[in-house]
Amino acid sequence: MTSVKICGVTTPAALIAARRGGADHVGFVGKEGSPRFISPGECTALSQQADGLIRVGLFVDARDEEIRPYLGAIDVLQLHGNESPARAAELQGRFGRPVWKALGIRSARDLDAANAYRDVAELILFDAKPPEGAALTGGHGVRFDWSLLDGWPRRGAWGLAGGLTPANVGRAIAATGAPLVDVSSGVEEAPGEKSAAKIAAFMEAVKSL
Ligand SMILES: O=C(O)c1ccccc1NCC(=O)[C@H](O)[C@H](O)COP(=O)(O)O
Repeated sequence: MTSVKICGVTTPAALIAARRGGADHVGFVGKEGSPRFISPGECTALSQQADGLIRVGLFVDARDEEIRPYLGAIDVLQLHGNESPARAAELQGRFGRPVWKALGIRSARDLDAANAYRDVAELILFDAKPPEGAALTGGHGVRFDWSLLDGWPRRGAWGLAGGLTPANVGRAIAATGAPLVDVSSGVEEAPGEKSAAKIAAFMEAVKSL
């Protein structure tokens, strides 16, 4: 089955819904200003209920001091900003966690950026570029043209994010063959408010394929 990451989890109810639904990963957003921001203390407490789930800490051009307090609560570092391959390698070496690199996609040329991260990132996450003027680099519920991936040579581990919902995730997987899907807004009632029912529906939609 396609792996699933439920991103932007901030409450036990959402975490439990992800676990019950059979998600593989949960994401904790360590970017201040995000409606899904979770402090290191809250993240540490919540992650204790994450048994069986791989815990992904999401950071945006973060300094080492911002990441360090989360380390006890996360298994993977997801870099969702303009981190260079060198910075990704530095973080992987310094903190001993695999790195996922998110790349914003609007055109076929944007996919080329993946090549530079192939040796350092455990997984490349293709996400939509944020809308013009947006303050945050992800979590906007917008999708990119999945057919752009048709021309991308499937090398290494990768995932699909951006505007996925219970209603479209089946089509997204059928169209792209994504081995992992990542969702945040599509399983929410409002920004930062996860819906247990929508998480369950998303998981059902993936499992039914
Ligand atoms: O979720 C946020 O608020 C966020 C803030 C800053 C950078 C990235 C952020 N989220 C990334 C994600 O949750 C997902 O990996 C991805 O962007 C898909 O989000 P969505 O389109 O909302 O499903």
